[in-house]
Amino acid sequence: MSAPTITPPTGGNHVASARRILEVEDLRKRYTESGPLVCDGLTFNVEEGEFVAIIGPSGCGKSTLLRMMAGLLPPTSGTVQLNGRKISGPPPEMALVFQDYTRSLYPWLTVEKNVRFPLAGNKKMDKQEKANRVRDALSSVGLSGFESYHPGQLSGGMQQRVAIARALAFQPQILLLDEPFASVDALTKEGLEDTLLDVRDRLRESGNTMLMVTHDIDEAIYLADRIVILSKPPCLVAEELRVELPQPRSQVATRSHPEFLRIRAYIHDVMGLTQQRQAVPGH
Ligand SMILES: Nc1ncnc2c1ncn2[C@@H]1O[C@H](COP(=O)(O)OP(=O)(O)OP(=O)(O)O)[C@@H](O)[C@H]1O
Repeated sequence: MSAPTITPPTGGNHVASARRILEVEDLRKRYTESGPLVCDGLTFNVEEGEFVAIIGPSGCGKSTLLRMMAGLLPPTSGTVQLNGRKISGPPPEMALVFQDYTRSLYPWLTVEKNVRFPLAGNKKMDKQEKANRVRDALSSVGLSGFESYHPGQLSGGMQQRVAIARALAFQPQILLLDEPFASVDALTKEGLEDTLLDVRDRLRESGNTMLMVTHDIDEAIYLADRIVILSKPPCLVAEELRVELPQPRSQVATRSHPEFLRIRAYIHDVMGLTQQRQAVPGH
């Protein structure tokens, strides 16, 4: 990868915590013994309370990485540690939100029952606590009043809010999001991004950490405190950068902020997306 020609953004505004919650160390993945290398020695850390976005070209291995971090896919070599312990299966401190909400929600259950579902098996939690968590989670994604609806009676954006509420009711220490807004229209996506930022602001004090995989550069800059850029396959970490943009973020002001535009240009450069326009004769 050629060296970027734009100065990297500096500084950082993430929560002042140096505690590493997630450590990804020299992670490699081949799906089959003779198959191609998908991830080629990924190494990076996530600190408690951070919102980290992972971006990279299509097919570079983002979802593969996320599934390894969630303990759903064993790496060929290397380790993922959560709170200093090696992950070898889905850890109880983690919750996941996937792109395809139609497959992650149970269509025959009401919104309330979908959100309560992951808590059902928790025998240490009493009924009242479960009800409180469901109520708070639905309220935080703006779905109070929709408890008795079924997913099929809701719009796509609302269904993804239910999926986010379900993850929040679980009160995970770390929330992993795999292209969570890729299946909704542009306006709904903006609303969901702001919902996620609101939730994140409320949970920030309790050290809640968010890690999102996306192919959308603007979304990564808008949401994240830090961005990990993956190279083309087999992927490794091409660059890590902090996003220093004023809080609270706003869809109009943040996206037109000079620093936003500078970071975007820099990422395009790192990912080799910057096109050199040919000079048109006579212009
Ligand atoms: N179950 C699997 N078996 C074999 N190969 C797989 C499997 N899942 C993914 N791959 C391969 O791994 C590579 C990376 O796929 P992955 O879905 O992780 O990339 P991605 O960056 O998330 O892609 P996109 O941006 O298009 O969603 C691809 O070449 C894909 O074909």
